Amino acid sequence: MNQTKEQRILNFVLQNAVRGDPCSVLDAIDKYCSEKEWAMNVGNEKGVILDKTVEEVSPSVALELGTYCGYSGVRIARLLKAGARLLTVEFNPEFAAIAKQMFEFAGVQDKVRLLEGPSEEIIPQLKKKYEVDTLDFVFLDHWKDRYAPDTILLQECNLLRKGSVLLADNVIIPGTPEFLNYVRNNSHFQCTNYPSHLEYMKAADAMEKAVFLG
Ligand SMILES: Cc1cc(C(=O)N2CCN(C)CC2)sc1-c1cc(O)c2nc[nH]c(=O)c2c1
Ligand SMILES: [Mg+2]
Repeated sequence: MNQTKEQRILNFVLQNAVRGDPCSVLDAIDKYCSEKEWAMNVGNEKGVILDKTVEEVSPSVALELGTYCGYSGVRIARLLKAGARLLTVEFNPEFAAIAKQMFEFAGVQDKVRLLEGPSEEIIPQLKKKYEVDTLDFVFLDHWKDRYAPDTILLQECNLLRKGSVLLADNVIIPGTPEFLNYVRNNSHFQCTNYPSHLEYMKAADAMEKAVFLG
């Protein structure tokens, strides 16, 4: 049976990275996706913006929407303090299976909980089923048309508290105009834009940070 691109990425990691070394996993994915096959990992340039935001927030409970192969999940989990955890949501079962193996190889599996299903179904379950009180950090990287409705849903489910930080990927490419309009014109959010580039490409992209003010 033909391999998928995501299986080829995982295999390259298993062959070229060091088990238990998250940075070697990130380097291997970036090497493969910049030299062999483009893939929608946040990448090393926008990844540094993600790193700095996670280090600033130092979250106890972080949520990622859009796991894909696990690149940003490894990136976030490697920075979490002892006892902190990352919940990551992926609706595509094939991607989830790849990410699960990626987390185990990187050695971050004890910090990460992979939740399979659509974000609009999982977000309302976070408090009761996954024992979340509020979220300190949310990385939005799933599907452009879900950024705004899921941001509204997070508020409706009382999952944000004063100071909760949202960081959104791809606000230029593929672009999330509805989300940008929503948070930038909402007095309950303080927004900052971080210009960058599309992963592994020269095209302009950006990340948007939106701090919930309560
Ligand atoms: C699938 C895709 C294609 C893009 C593009 O412009 N391309 C031109 C240049 N060629 C080479 C690559 C492809 S950008 C992009 C993309 C990028 C992300 O970071 C994403 N993150 C989360 N969820 C997404 O759906 C998501 C899509
Ligand atoms: Mg992205």
